[in-house]
Amino acid sequence: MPPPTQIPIPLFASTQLTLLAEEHAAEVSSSKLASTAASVSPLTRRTLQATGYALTGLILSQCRTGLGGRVVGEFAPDPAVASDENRAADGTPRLGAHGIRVGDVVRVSDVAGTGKKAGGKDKEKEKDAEKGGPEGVVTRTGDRAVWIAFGRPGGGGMSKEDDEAVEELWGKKLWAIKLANDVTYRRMRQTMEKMDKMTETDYTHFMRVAFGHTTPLEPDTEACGPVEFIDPTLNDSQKDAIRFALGSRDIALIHGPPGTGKTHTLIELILQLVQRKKRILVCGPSNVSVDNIVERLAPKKVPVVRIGHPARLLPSVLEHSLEVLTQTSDAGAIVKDIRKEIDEKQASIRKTRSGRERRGIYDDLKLLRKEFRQRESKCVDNLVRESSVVLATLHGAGGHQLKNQKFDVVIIDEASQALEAQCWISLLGAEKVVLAGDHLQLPPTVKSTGQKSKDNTSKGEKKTDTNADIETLNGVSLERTLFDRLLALHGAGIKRMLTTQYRMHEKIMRFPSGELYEGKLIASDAVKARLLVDLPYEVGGTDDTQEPLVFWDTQGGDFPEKAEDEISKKGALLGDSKSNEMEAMVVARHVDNLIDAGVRPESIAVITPYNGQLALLSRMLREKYPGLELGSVDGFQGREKEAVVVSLVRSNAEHEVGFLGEKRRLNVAMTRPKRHLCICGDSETISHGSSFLKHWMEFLEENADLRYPDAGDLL
Ligand SMILES: Nc1ncnc2c1ncn2[C@@H]1O[C@H](COP(=O)(O)OP(=O)(O)OP(=O)(O)O)[C@@H](O)[C@H]1O
Repeated sequence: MPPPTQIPIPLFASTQLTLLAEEHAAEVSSSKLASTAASVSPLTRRTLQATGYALTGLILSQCRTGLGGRVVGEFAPDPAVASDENRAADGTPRLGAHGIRVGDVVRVSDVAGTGKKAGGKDKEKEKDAEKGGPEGVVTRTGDRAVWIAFGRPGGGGMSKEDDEAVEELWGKKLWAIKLANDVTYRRMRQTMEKMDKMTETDYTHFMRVAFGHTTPLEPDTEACGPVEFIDPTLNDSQKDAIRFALGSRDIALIHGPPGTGKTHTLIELILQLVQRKKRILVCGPSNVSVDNIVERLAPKKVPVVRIGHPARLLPSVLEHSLEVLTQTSDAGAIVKDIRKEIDEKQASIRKTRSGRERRGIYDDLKLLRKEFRQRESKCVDNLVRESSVVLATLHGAGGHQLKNQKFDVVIIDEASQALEAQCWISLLGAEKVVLAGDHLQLPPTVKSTGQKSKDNTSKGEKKTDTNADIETLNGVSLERTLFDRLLALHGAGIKRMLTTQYRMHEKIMRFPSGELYEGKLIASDAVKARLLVDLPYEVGGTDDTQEPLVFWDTQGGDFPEKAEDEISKKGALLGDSKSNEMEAMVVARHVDNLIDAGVRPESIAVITPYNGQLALLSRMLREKYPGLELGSVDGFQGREKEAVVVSLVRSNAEHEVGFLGEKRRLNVAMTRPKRHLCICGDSETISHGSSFLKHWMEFLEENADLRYPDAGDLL
């Protein structure tokens, strides 16, 4: 008899494929503008630029061969169309305001249309013409130019078609549009398709554990030998987690509540594994999560290789990037000559008038690139093979560079921020896996409505067919993370929790610890009594700066919420949001008081779960205090500030709390501050939302410095 929680792997994979397709469709429809971008009017182009999606009025001013043999184009403002306001005093044109950023994937097109018409026979060219221009990643932006490395991330560098398409851009009036980056989706789909086709004999032990076909093996603490910790500052829960992860034979979860040094612990774990001659693949859902580890690991003198498009990496980790190493390391010498040859050929195209000669050069370039790729791939293989630690994003782990690589351990940081399908890209061949995360903070954002968990929707929940399937799959959904699912499947025995936190004042920590972390969190001595008045710069002692926890309770009906149809500035309808103007005034008053006492705006964040309220607060505070950080709760996950003011918004006679009912969201909101947390909200409405909210309101009434704003006073 199989255990009751056993999940058939093909069923899991096919359900994920359906859910992923729905999610992709939802994403594509929200960036629809980009997909129809081939034939747009000048007005639409300008609107797209104003809303951060495009950059228009460009010409190609230079080309050179950059990292990985990619052509890097420099795009300057077209002097013929630059307006007066977009010119320097000496008349040189500048790029207007735009939202194109380093790391964005863009397509560069001729404003006059989609470029050449392709013959019906040539399917590839036809597709190219439909696409409307070559695609690449922005590597630099400046006042007078943007630089784009052609070849999509994950696309394996430049192709002959890319070469020709870039050449086509010379002398044309151009514009660049931001594209949805669908590499992650593609890789997840490929992985699920692979899983769907696997048979019993293909399954690794780890896969069988992950789907409940077997139970995890007992950790082997003896095999890893005595542990001599390298970092003397590690606390006991961190040491315990490291010992556990070293001894585990298939799965270890490191549960890191806010501020408990999850990454700190992973660094030591990696060093310990390296000492034991293990090869490790370290992944995270975002480039920043991976770079964060590279930055901390690099000073430890461990040979590391970071895989990923250089334009998307932090400058501080570039020297460890695979593409840079292929140029700078000894192994990279074999690709150097050929790069030079490609450059020379490329330059000769522009001097050639005859079409036949040009075609000849393109053919040569194609051969040279092929040779380049072969040599590069050999060099890449050597570099990766010689590195004990390889780091990549989860989707990056699905690239050709890691195709035949075996690792002893796969570590995923921020695992509770990654979709399960995304994790499997790095896990198909894994024998031993360490996941670090906190399933009690927010999971990754999911757009398609069929996927949302009940708590996360502001409206009533309708049961869809997908939900029904999910039930038969023991809670597998897109939003349910691998971390969470494994914990539910195998119980707390597979995890170790870090318990000392290095962020919050003890009073700020007390409620989340008691309600969500079994009362196990301990505030480290260095932080447990820190107040704003103790900041290392001059701050006056006031009721606010000497108090870690303030609650402005707006109960009584004078601070009602307002529903608004929110049209975002991007022109897409985001659904109804809520705002609360009177409450926003309380927030603004509190911020004024903190700043009057000497707290710097840069030390304060104002966060709210509702975009409607965020817009309102931005209008009230952004110009007045440019350094103040304003954001959504979801967007602030992973961040911290000395003082955080939270605007809860909901205040209505029906006691509806919408997505405040999601305790993981509130957990994120209340665990961001170090020294001061101020909550603004209506205890009457909120305490009716859930037992968690009721407990919270009771806690605040008993423990916070309780204040009742006077509506008349604010107006
Ligand atoms: N044992 C320790 N002794 C002293 N400080 C520590 C210790 N462990 C972690 N810290 C400090 O705690 C802070 C948080 O650590 P880290 O960035 O590793 O945490 P994290 O859990 O990954 O973060 P997050 O809460 O954002 O997920 C850092 O400033 C780190 O230096």
